[in-house]
Amino acid sequence: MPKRAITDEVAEADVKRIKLNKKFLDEAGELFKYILPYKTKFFFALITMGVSSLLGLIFPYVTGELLDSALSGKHEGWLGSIDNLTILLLLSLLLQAFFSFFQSVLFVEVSERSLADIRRETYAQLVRLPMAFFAHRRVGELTSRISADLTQIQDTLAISLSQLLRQLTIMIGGLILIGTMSWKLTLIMLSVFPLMALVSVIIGRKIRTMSREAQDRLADANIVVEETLQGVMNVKAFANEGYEIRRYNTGLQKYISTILRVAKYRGAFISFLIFGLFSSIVIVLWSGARFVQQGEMSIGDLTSFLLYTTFIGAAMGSFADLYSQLQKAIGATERIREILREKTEPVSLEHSSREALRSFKISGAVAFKNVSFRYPSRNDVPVLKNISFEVNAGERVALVGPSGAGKSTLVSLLQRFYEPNAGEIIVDGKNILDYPLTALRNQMAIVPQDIILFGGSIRENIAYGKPGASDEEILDAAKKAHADEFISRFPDGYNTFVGERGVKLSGGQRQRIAIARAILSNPSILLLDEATSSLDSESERLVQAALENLMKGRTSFIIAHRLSTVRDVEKIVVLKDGEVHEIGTHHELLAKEDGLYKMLSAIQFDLE
Ligand SMILES: Nc1ncnc2c1ncn2[C@@H]1O[C@H](COP(=O)(O)OP(=O)(O)OP(=O)(O)O)[C@@H](O)[C@H]1O
Repeated sequence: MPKRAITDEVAEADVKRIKLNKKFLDEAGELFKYILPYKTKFFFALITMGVSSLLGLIFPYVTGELLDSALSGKHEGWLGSIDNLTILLLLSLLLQAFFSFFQSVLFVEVSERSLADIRRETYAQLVRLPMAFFAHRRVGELTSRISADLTQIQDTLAISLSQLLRQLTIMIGGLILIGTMSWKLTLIMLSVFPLMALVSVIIGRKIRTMSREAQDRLADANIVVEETLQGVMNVKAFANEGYEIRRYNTGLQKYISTILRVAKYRGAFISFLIFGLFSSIVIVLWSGARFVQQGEMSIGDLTSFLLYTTFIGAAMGSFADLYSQLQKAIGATERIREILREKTEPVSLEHSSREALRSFKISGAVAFKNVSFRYPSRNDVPVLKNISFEVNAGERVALVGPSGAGKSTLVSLLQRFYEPNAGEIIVDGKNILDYPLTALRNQMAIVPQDIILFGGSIRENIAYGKPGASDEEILDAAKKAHADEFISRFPDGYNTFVGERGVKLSGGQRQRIAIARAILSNPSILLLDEATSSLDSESERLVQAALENLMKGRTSFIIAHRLSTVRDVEKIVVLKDGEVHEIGTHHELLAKEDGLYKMLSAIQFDLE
């Protein structure tokens, strides 16, 4: 089974159902709220659907009349003529076609527009959620779940809902019509048909669950193939060919036994359809034929009756499926609403207020005061313990220490991705929690380790640091970042497309674009996460020169992995196990006998 199909199935299985209870109705009401803005169109969609469904009910009736008229040879009144009846039939089809057109267009418009609202709202919510929300969810899982949930809602709004209403109209309308034709035959029909429809739905559902189970077994078996072929060297090295063949065979056997069970159910289903369902039609036919014999019904009425019965039967049969679709859509709505209920960060979204915030400037003095922190997702592990140190405005501070010491966490706290559990972080003499969040983050820029460029032009990627920046500003930033050198050599210059489907840039080039972005945003506080992979010496020189330009006059926090790059900084904070182990300049720290920094740099110089 291809991988995609497996994920689709997972996503499909992921869409949960909700039982019919008060919660179901509440959630259905919530879903309906999204339709409200389009209520006029929705109302017309319902009307056109009702009319076209009712027009559909004319067909069996006129067919019966046509037969009666042909058989009795009577030509009484306008409706007695075969020609007129045929005209009526055609007319009803024409009208039905006319109304169906509007019904389908209107339903799609209403459902797609309301769904776009749900999508927009969900996305706007997601991007504003705090990092803590993302910390314990895998992004892939989140997006696939949301897309499965939204697709489910979309299918339901666009198709299932209108189908449900249509089938309901046909069933009720059909029952009323056959009731007036012959209530006796209607009662006979009702005593056998719903039961048959129920049994076939139950068997059908059983077959579907078992087929899915069989597909899972096959997928399990195929995983063996995939794994072993990917790691075929391992299989051979351990001489495990025989073992793997047996493992695959066991998987296949499980699949075969499940699929054979499915085959039995499927066979039973077909037999049931042939005998059960058709004999119930025979019962209705037999009773109807007797009524015709006794003169209680005409041949035409019986024909109409049987046609209506098939309509009603089909409607009844579709309810189970439609209901389960609705259940899933309600489940999906509930989960989307769970996300919508999460508390968002107080970021400001309006462009004008962002502009206003931009004119607000801080000098960039930072102090950590007894800061302790645990990640909300791992509350038992203290990551930062009682961290205190100060950085003057415009100073450079390097954060060094073994992997996992808490360097990145410290920077995350400064950006207010998380709140400290104890202590406070002071910027320009004020607790960072007292700043408007967007204003604070506007004063910071980060050059991360893994630079992700968005699908778009280089110009757009640089402008991300200051949306709406002029071409001159972008050019100036690129020059300071030593990025203009390579950008202007591309045939398309700043319009060169980068990102997943664009030009591939080297690590050093990407870093210089990120630096240009940071220069453009003109922050007071800079956060640099040094790339671990080393660049060639020319690239390294250019990136260093760009960084020098960037750091000029800004408070800079440098997460340093290579100690050689931080010799000249004003302050080095050495972290170990979430604590400040030592603080000082390069020379001060090297002078410390048994110092951690001294030891770390000795190891690194040995390696270099
Ligand atoms: N989102 C998270 N949720 C839970 N724990 C986390 C999270 N991020 C990091 N940690 C844990 O916090 C500790 C500190 O991690 P952090 O990334 O701050 O270290 P670091 O010093 O930057 O390491 P490195 O140099 O390897 O990047 C580690 O034990 C890590 O497992």
